[in-house]
This record gives sequence, structure tokens and C-alpha cells, in this order.
Amino acid sequence: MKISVIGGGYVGLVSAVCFAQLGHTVGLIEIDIDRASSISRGSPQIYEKGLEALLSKHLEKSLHVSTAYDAIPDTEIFFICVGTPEGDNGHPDLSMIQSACQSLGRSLIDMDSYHVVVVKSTVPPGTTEGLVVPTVLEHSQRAGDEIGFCMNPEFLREGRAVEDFMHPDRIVIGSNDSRAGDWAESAYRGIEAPIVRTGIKSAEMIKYASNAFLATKISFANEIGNLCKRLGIDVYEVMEGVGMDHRISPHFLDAGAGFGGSCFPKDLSALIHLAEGMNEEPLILRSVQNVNERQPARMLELLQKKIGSLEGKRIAVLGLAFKNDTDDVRQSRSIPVILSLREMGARIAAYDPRANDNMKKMIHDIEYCSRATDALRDADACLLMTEWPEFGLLDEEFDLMKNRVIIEGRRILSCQDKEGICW
Ligand SMILES: NC(=O)C1=CN([C@@H]2O[C@H](COP(=O)(O)OP(=O)(O)OC[C@H]3O[C@@H](n4cnc5c(N)ncnc54)[C@H](O)[C@@H]3O)[C@@H](O)[C@H]2O)C=CC1
Ligand SMILES: O=C(O)[C@H]1O[C@H](OP(=O)(O)OP(=O)(O)OC[C@H]2O[C@@H](n3ccc(=O)[nH]c3=O)[C@H](O)[C@@H]2O)[C@H](O)[C@@H](O)[C@@H]1O
Repeated sequence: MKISVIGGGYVGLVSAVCFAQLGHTVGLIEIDIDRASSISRGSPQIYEKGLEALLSKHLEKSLHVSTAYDAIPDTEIFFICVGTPEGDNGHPDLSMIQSACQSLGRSLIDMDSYHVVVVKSTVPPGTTEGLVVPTVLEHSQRAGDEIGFCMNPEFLREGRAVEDFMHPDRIVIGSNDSRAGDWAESAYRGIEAPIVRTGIKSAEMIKYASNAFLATKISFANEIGNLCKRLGIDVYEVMEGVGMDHRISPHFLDAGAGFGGSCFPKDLSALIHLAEGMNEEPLILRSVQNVNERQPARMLELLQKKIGSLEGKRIAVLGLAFKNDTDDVRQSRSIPVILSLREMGARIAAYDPRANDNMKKMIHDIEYCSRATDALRDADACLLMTEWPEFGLLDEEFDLMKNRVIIEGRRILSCQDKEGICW
């Protein structure tokens, strides 16, 4: 098939290279000139395992990158993968969706063959039919039956995006017309996964409900973990026993610093905003959010309990990315931790294997180290914020600290000789 992917971020770029890998001819449209040119050079600005290799395999063969929409005349199916960041009051900012639909619509003027437009970005229920369909039709001046519309949410995780795209648990395709749904389904031929065909609004809601449920599992584990901490119980041992019940599953029950990233926090806010707009009280969702917002402060309470005032103390912060295997720091739990430490007068020495540069753009006035040992040297305490496997190997490196006070926000360390383990 001839596919165009609109937006070259985590979802768009990964989708584009994976569609090329599945044998399609793919055009990637990215309006940010810097992003587009680094993708065209084969070195994207985002880090994902396996992405560069696939990109260089297909670049200028079955995958072409452009900053303009006029490069898409042959396209049969469009996947919209632009950002939907949190806007005012938790409502997602849909302006990028709107402007992508305007440009896409204009590029379809004067075409007479059938096209399918698929929304892959996470959008609130009603957005595809209420915004995408009318905007594309208005700007293309085409009749409703000449363009099909689908909603196909994406479930990939950062850090393992290529793997997740190629091996999903399910592929959800929401459509109101079976021809459009069949086309969208064809794009995934070659991937072995159950296909779930739904209406468009259900597909939109499946995405929010999935993220909200995963976030709920994490906050639940954190609440139990906070209780366990007081009782001197190891919450990881508890959750291992809990997760063995197949109705619960062992995944997403790791207690610690809480969830960050560009999606759980914003999608939770969007769902809360949606509920409130309909006078439904989102009791569970608000609690999930509240528990998550308090977890970083709990780490700092524990730290103060161990070493007293933080004024002038050197604190090593290991891990800046919101999770391992990514350089993404959006909504990382290390941000509130660093900001509070700074307010309390601590001297911060931070290290992340990949995310130092991205965090520097956000917080400049702390020390960034190029190795964990540099951060740990002479530190009064260490806060471990990201589940990077390399941190799991640290042991005698902690002897460089003034005291081995280590607060683990992620259970990753295998060494036994540590004090002040958090959860
Ligand atoms: N990051 C993730 O792991 C996942 C994200 N999602 C959802 O997918 C959507 C995209 O997320 P990301 O890829 O993380 O966003 P991103 O911000 O990394 O990438 C979006 C890209 O779209 C480009 N763009 C914006 N307007 C455009 C336009 N009119 N034409 C062409 N390109 C345009 C931007 O320059 C940017 O490079 C969001 O709705 C997000 O919630 C869904 C699943 C996973
Ligand atoms: O919509 C999205 O963008 C994506 O959001 C999440 O993926 P992602 O945010 O990339 O990463 P996760 O692996 O889910 O981790 C999110 C956060 O939760 C934290 N986490 C995860 C698992 C856990 O048990 N405990 C926990 O605190 C991680 O440290 C991280 O900060 C979902 O897992 C994806 O299915 C979804 O597509």
C-alpha cells in the first residue's frame, strides 16, 4: 500500500519505519524542519532501540521524508500521528490535529480516488467525527463517501516502541464504514495480533481507558507500598504474590516514584476533564492522579528522615528520563524531585545515560555528570529515579559517597548493603 504518516515523533516515525518494514511504500511528513532533516540523514532526534537501523534500511528506498504535504499524491491511506499535548484545564490541545487535517484536506483537492484517513494520535471520544472528518472534508471539498475515516489508537511504549509496534497485544480499528476499516487493517498485514474492530468513539475510548487502567495499577501498587513501608513489609514481594493471579497479571505493579512520561499524566487529565465536563465525578481517576503526585515528595520525606536538613548537602540523582531506554524527560518524576531538592538548598549532581541533554534544556543550574560515579563521589545521599539496568550493577560505586544512603524510587539495585530503601 501507499501510506503517508503525518508527524515524525515517537509514534509517527516508528509507525513509518515499521510500515516500510512491512513492505509498504511510506511518505513521512514532518513539519519541523530540524526534525525532518535529522530523520532524512538517518539520525533522528529521538532515541529508540532498533529505530536507526530500520530507518537506514528503508530511507530513500521505501521511506521518503518531507516537510510538505505536496509530496503525497499517490497516497492511499494517511495516518495522523501529531501531538495532542495537555492544554488548559487538562483538556488536550487539538490544534495540531486541526492544522494537520487542514493541510491534509487541501492536498486532497482535485483527487478523485478513494482515500482513507486514520487518526493514530490519542484524541478524546468524539474528536475524529467532530473535528477530523469535517475539517478534512471542508478543506478537500470532497464528498463524505469519497474519503473514509478510522481511529486506530497506538499502544506502543517508549523505549521499546519498534518491538511493541511489530508485536502488539491487539490492533484496534474503529470505523463507521467497513471499507475504510478494511483498508486500515490491510496496513497491518504481516503483523500477528488480534484485530479488534469497533466504532470510532469506542476506539478513541479504548486508548484512554487502557492508559488510565495501567496508571491505576501503578498508583494502587504505590498506595499499598506506602502502607507496606510503614509495616516493614516488602511491597515487591507482596505484588509478586498478588500479580500471580491471572485476573490481575504481574505487570505495572512496580511501586516507587510514580509514573511520568508524555502520556499517562496527560491522558489521565484528559479523561478527568472529560468526566467533569459531563458532571460525572471521576473519583478513581482523581485518586490515581493524587497518589502519583505525592510519590516524589514521599521520597524526599524519607531522605530528610535519614540525613536531616538538605541545606548544602550533595545529593546524587541517578536517572533523569521518565523511564529506562529513552532520552525523554517529559513529566519525569525526577523533575519534581530536583526542583524540591533545589528549593531545600541541596547541591544536586545528576546523571542519566541518555537524558542529560534533554533535562539540561529544562533545568540548567545543577551539576550534570557523565558517569554515575562522578555523581556519587562525596554525595551525602543518592536518589535513584529511573529503572536503567546499568544502575542495577552499581554496588561498590556507592562507597564513593560520604554515606551509603540510597533512596530507591525504582526497585533496580541488587546490592544488599543499602540504607533507606524506599519501597
Ligand atoms: N509517545 C508515545 O509513546 C505514544 C504517544 N501516543 C500518542 O500519539 C500522539 C503523538 O505522540 P508523540 O509521537 O509522542 O508526539 P511527538 O510530539 O513526539 O511527535 C509529534 C510530531 O508531529 C509533528 N507535527 C505537528 N504538527 C504537524 C503537522 N501539521 N504536520 C506534520 N507534522 C506535524 C511535530 O513536529 C512532532 O515531530 C499523541 O497523541 C500521543 O498521545 C500514543 C501512544 C504512544
Ligand atoms: O499512550 C502512550 O503514550 C503509552 O503510554 C505508556 O507507555 P510509556 O509512557 O511509554 O511507558 P510505560 O512503560 O508505560 O511507563 C510509564 C511510566 O510508568 C512508570 N511505571 C511503569 C510500570 C510500573 O509498574 N510502575 C511504574 O512506576 C514508568 O517508570 C514510567 O514513568 C503505555 O504503557 C503505552 O501502552 C501507551 O501507548
